[in-house]
Amino acid sequence: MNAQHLADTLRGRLIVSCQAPPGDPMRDTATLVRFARAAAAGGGSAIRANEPEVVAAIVAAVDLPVIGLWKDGDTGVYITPTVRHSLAVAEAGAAVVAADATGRPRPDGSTFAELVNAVHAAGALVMADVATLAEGVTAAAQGADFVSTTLSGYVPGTSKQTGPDLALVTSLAAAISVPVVAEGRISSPEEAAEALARGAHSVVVGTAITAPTALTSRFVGALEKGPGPGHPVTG
Ligand SMILES: CC(=O)N[C@H](C=O)[C@@H](O)[C@H](O)[C@H](O)COP(=O)(O)O
Repeated sequence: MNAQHLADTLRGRLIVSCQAPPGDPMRDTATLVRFARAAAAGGGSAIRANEPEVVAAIVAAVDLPVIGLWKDGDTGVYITPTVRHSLAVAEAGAAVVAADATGRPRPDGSTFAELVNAVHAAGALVMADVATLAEGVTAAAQGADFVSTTLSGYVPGTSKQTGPDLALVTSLAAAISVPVVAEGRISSPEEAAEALARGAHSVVVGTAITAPTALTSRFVGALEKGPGPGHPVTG
């Protein structure tokens, strides 16, 4: 699928990230395929998924484009860190390969521009996962087909807000002509709609849809804290 065709397919729509962290009971290929099938049944426009094996299984089972990545570790550049990782994700059938585009040194010494060229030569598109406006501008100039706010708040030196970085969505949308994807800590349908209103082309939601362990912890934490001052217990 070419970049314009895919952009048309994703415009104004939801992308569901179907991932589970290491050690999580949901980290199982068949389970993640079920999440992806549920996302398709609910009207999602695309799936974001981690690791070649999971990408291939979702591509085979679900009739939606897959944005694939391959996480390796959890520090430094860990989202599709090398050209080798990116080509394995493309080979697994991802329409788009998502990769870190923060400009930090990559473990194989490659540049983001080299990764873009390799993925394009393999017939897939590239989503640049960035943390700042400057990184998004550079990634677009280097040929990224989509720029996503994925890494805002997750790079040392940037502060993590509790909610999504809608200010970054707004500034990227004003600065670049490639589609901007709002991603990271979007926890309600209202926030997703607000991201579109701020100029996002599409919205990725993961945890709020496909992470029962994290969602359970959130409820448990709230119960342990007890009712806030705005919610008096009556009766
Ligand atoms: C920072 C990082 O590694 N983000 C990852 C990228 O693929 C995923 O762990 C997130 O779940 C995804 O970005 C969606 O975000 P949220 O789960 O907040 O809706």
